[in-house]
Amino acid sequence: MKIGIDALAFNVASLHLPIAVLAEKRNIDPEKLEKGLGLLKMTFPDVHQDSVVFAANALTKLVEEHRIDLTQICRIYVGSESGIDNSKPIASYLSALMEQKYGDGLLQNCDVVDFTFACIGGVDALQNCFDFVRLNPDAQTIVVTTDRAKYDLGSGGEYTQGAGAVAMLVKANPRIIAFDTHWATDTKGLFDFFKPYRTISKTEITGSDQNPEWLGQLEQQIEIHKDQPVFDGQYSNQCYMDRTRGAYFSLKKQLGFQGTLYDSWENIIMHLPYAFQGRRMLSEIFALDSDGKIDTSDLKSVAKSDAYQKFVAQKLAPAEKASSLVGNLYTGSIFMALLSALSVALENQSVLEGKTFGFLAYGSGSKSKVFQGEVQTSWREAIAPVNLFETLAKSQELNFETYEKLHKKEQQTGVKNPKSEWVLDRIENDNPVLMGARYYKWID
Ligand SMILES: CC(=O)SCCNC(=O)CCNC(=O)[C@H](O)C(C)(C)COP(=O)(O)OP(=O)(O)OC[C@H]1O[C@@H](n2cnc3c(N)ncnc32)[C@H](O)[C@@H]1OP(=O)(O)O
Repeated sequence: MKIGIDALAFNVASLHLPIAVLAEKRNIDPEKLEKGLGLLKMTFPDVHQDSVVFAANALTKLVEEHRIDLTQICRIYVGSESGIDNSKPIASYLSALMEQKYGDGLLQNCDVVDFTFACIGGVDALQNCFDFVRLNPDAQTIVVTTDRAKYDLGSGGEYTQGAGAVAMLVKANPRIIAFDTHWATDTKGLFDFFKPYRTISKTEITGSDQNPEWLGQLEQQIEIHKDQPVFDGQYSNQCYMDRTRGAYFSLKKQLGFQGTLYDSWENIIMHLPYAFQGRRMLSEIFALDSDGKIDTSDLKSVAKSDAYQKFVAQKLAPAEKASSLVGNLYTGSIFMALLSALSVALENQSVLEGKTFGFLAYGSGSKSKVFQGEVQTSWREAIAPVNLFETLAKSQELNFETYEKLHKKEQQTGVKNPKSEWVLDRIENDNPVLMGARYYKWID
């Protein structure tokens, strides 16, 4: 039985800052960001957008574009590291919003839950739904990834920000891609990137955490959970390489594959926290799995070689195109990379039917999963409604001053008027038994 992704939809933050503007303001060589890391634009949320809004918008698009009957959906599983509540999952908000729009009780028998493991939570949710459909071949399930990658102003992560969601229908006999049953995992509990609760004094609260609405009411010592992570960028790169290498060779062993595994992959779909992460991290696997044809002792030379550049252009570049225009979507990045590769192939009228894609997922903390899937015959018609690059081209450009105000939560009114989308309406601040509850509404 073939099981995999039947349909895809996405929603990213409606605003963006050109990377060249950020580079100029931060005194960084724009060529480093554009040609070194592959960054062109960084999406940024408006005042009424959060991880629930992106997820609900992507899910609504999926439902409408593919005329999904919600009563037939057994599961809505969410991957996210941008939860807005320690108890109530984003999936619970989503079921309420879908019933608000399409009818009360429609999802009464649907299982909903969130998965959190940094950027790999969406892949965990996908694997879980994949296994569920194997046991229940008639079941239809939905996976939604949603995140906001936010870093401190002026930090080394600032230029890798982004925000948005990808939703996908996972079922038997999928139109887009069917996954192999072999999934390899490599795990090690590390601190390369995390978002801990921290006890800090009131005077330590600076910059974007100075939200005037709640700061005045605080005790001297408080425990806060910042959106921005604690991270060591170069160490996280090393962890990324170590885990993906481990999972890649574990998959090769599981498959009993003779020869060079990546040669059998038409495209390689990786977790892309920024567009060129994959090409910067993969040279080691490229050399190690080349049957001794490539010298592994000098990876810088491998990365610069003609053979590697050709490999990147053929197998990685199509998946990078959207990332350059969007930025980091954390859990959604690997699925945006898939959408990008498929959309580029659609534009180029490439033949993908029957071709294998390799997937290298990574989540800090740290875990990698490597797996593969075969593109199905109806991928074109299933992907056509997405209009990925046309939609991204409509993003509204921010000026630098407004970007900083949004980042510091000083912007009170929305920058762009919402249309045909979900928005955060209000957060309860009076009623003690509903304190902090978030309310969303659909704007026609
Ligand atoms: C969250 C996760 O998924 S974990 C994995 C990634 N980690 C993150 O995303 C955490 C947040 N981000 C960060 O920490 C940082 O932004 C990082 C790690 C992504 C990048 O770190 P930086 O120190 O800014 O950049 P770094 O020095 O690593 O790389 C710059 C690249 O640009 C290249 N470069 C520099 N100047 C130029 C130029 N003028 N023209 C062309 N290329 C240039 C460099 O050679 C280098 O590429 P190479 O190593 O492939 O040769």
